[in-house]
Amino acid sequence: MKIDGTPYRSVWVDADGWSVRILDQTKLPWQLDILRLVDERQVAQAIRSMQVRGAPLIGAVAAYGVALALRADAGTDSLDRVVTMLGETRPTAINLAWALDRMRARLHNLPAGERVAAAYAEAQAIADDDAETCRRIGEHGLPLLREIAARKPGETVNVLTHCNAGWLATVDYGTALSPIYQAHDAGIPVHVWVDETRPRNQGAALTAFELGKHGVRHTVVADNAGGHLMQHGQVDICIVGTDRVTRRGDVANKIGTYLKALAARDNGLPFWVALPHSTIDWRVADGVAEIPIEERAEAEVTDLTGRTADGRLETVRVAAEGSPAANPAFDVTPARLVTGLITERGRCDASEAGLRGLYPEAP
Ligand SMILES: CSC[C@@H](O)[C@@H](O)C(=O)COP(=O)(O)O
Repeated sequence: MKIDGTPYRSVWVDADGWSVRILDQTKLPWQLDILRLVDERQVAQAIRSMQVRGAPLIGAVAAYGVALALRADAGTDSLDRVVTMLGETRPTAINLAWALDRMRARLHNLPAGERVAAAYAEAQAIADDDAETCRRIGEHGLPLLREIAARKPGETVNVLTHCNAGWLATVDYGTALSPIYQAHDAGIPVHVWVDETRPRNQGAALTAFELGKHGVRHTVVADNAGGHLMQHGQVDICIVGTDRVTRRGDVANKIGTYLKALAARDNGLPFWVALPHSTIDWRVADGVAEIPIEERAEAEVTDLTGRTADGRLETVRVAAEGSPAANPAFDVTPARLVTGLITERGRCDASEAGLRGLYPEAP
């Protein structure tokens, strides 16, 4: 996707042929800082601090982290160590474990001398696969927006989304935002209600930034506004991304997603979830009981970071001094509240039968 006319992916290999470049998402939308990662420790830190975030993207960046580690030591112990270390950086998004498992499977039986080149090739394949997968998710989600547009000719199609499931959360195009970009490009009048997504504001900072750069009409709303907008006919459809989908179709996504699904159900509105194959965890059935939910620092809740009038980034405390805070970063929306899943292979019910219909080769 483009920023001011320049095409970007959210991760790429530098012109030096080995170091890894990312956009520092903790600085967006205020600054476009491109970081250079040179070893696996920097990759782990970038994932933990959320300089890179979003389920598919952390998988792709971790894959490059394996390649960086093998440059220093291509032995089997080193491979096992880096896979374990990077796998512990964030617990909820299954794409991280998926990408690391794929790297280990590809590299384990190779002679050490062949591992570095093979690791870069596999990481590149993961990144390219994610970009193409997300483009196809857009193709399969587009008809949903077309159908709404056809029902109300000349009127705007209003989509509500939560967090950031755009190109910044993937390698390119995004998941939930991919159909929206395709609809916009096809001339469908689309407008997006962007949940600010406290505590880290991925909606206000990242989704709004992306949509704005692509020229998609959007409005940032407080997280609590969605139910009201739905009650007053101002939302046609909700589309969100996900960090892990169980084989029964339960969906883990950014904290607050579950409440939007409840509000959508109460208002008879469709609630769709967009995902790549790498987000399905076939080993897990019950999302509420089995998906580990990341607990992050209290300061993300008690403090806010923004830009001052004179252009400085500043963090201020918004919670009462001394009050403790809890910060569960994700929640699980049960499959019964999900209208359907949008994947690179098509759309399906949020159910085991639905998913297996699209992925018959699954374990
Ligand atoms: C296409 S990304 C889908 C999800 O990863 C996204 O909605 C999300 O919850 C991201 O959480 P984050 O904590 O910002 O990594």
